[in-house]
Parts: sequence; structure tokens; C-alpha cells
Amino acid sequence: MNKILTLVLVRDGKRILLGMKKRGFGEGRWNGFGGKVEKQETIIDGAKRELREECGLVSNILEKIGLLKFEFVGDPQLLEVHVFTTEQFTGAVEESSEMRPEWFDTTNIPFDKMWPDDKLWFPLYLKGQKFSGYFLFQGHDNILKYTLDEVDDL
Ligand SMILES: CNc1nc2c(ncn2C)c(=O)[nH]1
Repeated sequence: MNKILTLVLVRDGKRILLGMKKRGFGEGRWNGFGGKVEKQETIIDGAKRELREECGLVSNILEKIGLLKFEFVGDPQLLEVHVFTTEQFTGAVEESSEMRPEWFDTTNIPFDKMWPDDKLWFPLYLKGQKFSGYFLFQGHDNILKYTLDEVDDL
């Protein structure tokens, strides 16, 4: 059974909010906000909860824009990441124990300090194209193979 995770990308015009992961999975990398989905919540409610917990922003309008599946050589647990975006949010950005948020210009995204798959699917995201991808990782830095498709709906 795949482990269901969420990823929320927050946009404000030309800017995107990313968080520096301070510990755990993906530590030391910039990423969107998200995490596990609890048993009693829907995926989108889990995404909204993680957004608020990790950076203080509240959004009721998340748009589903991507589905990413990750496999790691030697690990039977597949990750299934449901990707959302929002441009409508309230609250003040605040650092959490998990994440140090920072605004970036979408022309200057720090891909060299992000998961290596991000540079592959971000261009689709930035042009508003929904996507579905599968990535086979060797460790956390090396993509052995991947598929990435533009899709009309998720
Ligand atoms: C493994 N690559 C990867 N994993 C992620 C990401 N966001 C959340 N998780 C768990 C991502 O962008 N890449």
C-alpha cells in the first residue's frame, strides 16, 4: 500500500513560497509544504492542515495539479505525493519546527537545493499544466529512471 503524502505550493503573483526542511525526510532541501494524511481526514484536508502547521498560512482553495509516485531502491514503501497549489490564503507566514519559509521569484527557484525531481516537473507546474510522474530513486540524490506525463485531469 502506497504511503499518501501531500505537497502544497503557494503562489503570490511571480513569487512562490518554499520552506527549508529543518529535520526529517528531505532535511536541508527547499520544498513546498505538506506531509502525511491522517486516517480520519481527506487528502485535501490533510494538505490544508500541513500548510497551516508548517508555515502558518490558511487556505480553503487548493487546486489539485499533480500526482508524483516515488520508489527508492531497496525500500518496498512507495510514496504517493498529491500536489496542490493555491493563490488564495490568509494569515502570516511563520517559521515552524519543520520548515523555514522564504519567498522566491519563480524565475529563480533554488533547484540545486531541492529534490532532484523538482526541476523536472516544476516547468509543467509553472505553465499551469497538470502532471503525473513516477521516479525511481537510488538513495535521495540519484534518479535511475522516471516517467512524467502531462494530464488533463487528476
Ligand atoms: C523523492 N522526491 C520528492 N519527494 C517529495 C517531494 N515533495 C514531498 N516529497 C515527499 C518532492 O518534491 N520530491
